[in-house]
Amino acid sequence: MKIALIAHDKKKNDMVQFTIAYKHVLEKHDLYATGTTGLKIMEATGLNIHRFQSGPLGGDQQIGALIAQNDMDIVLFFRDPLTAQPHEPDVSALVRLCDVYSIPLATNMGTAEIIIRGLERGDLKWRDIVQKI
Ligand SMILES: O=C(CO)COP(=O)(O)O
Repeated sequence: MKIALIAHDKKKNDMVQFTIAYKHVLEKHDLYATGTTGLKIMEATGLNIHRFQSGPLGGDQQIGALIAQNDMDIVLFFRDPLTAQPHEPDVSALVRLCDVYSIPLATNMGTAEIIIRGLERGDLKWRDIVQKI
């Protein structure tokens, strides 16, 4: 499965802690991230991650492009709801595309945990079928 990992600045620590806790699951999949989030995760966990541009510089849009091509299976996007983002339209567009293509999306750690545990026990196998269509 292809998993995108994204976190706004005030949520990056949550994302790092999350990826440390679930490294044993994440390491079995293809990981993608926006620039700074990916760097922090790689430094903390040693996980191999394909990094795109930083979010404000187009990283959210690059991940959105993969979703539009049916080339992303899960998005874990820890958003900061209390800070205005200069690239808010990109953030909204990414969330919207997840809904357009029914891509499992977590916008906080609580939901991410449910998705990753579901992934671990095979709940997301339907993505394999959708990928072939
Ligand atoms: O801004 C982001 C998502 O909208 C995240 O980008 P960075 O991982 O580069 O900080």
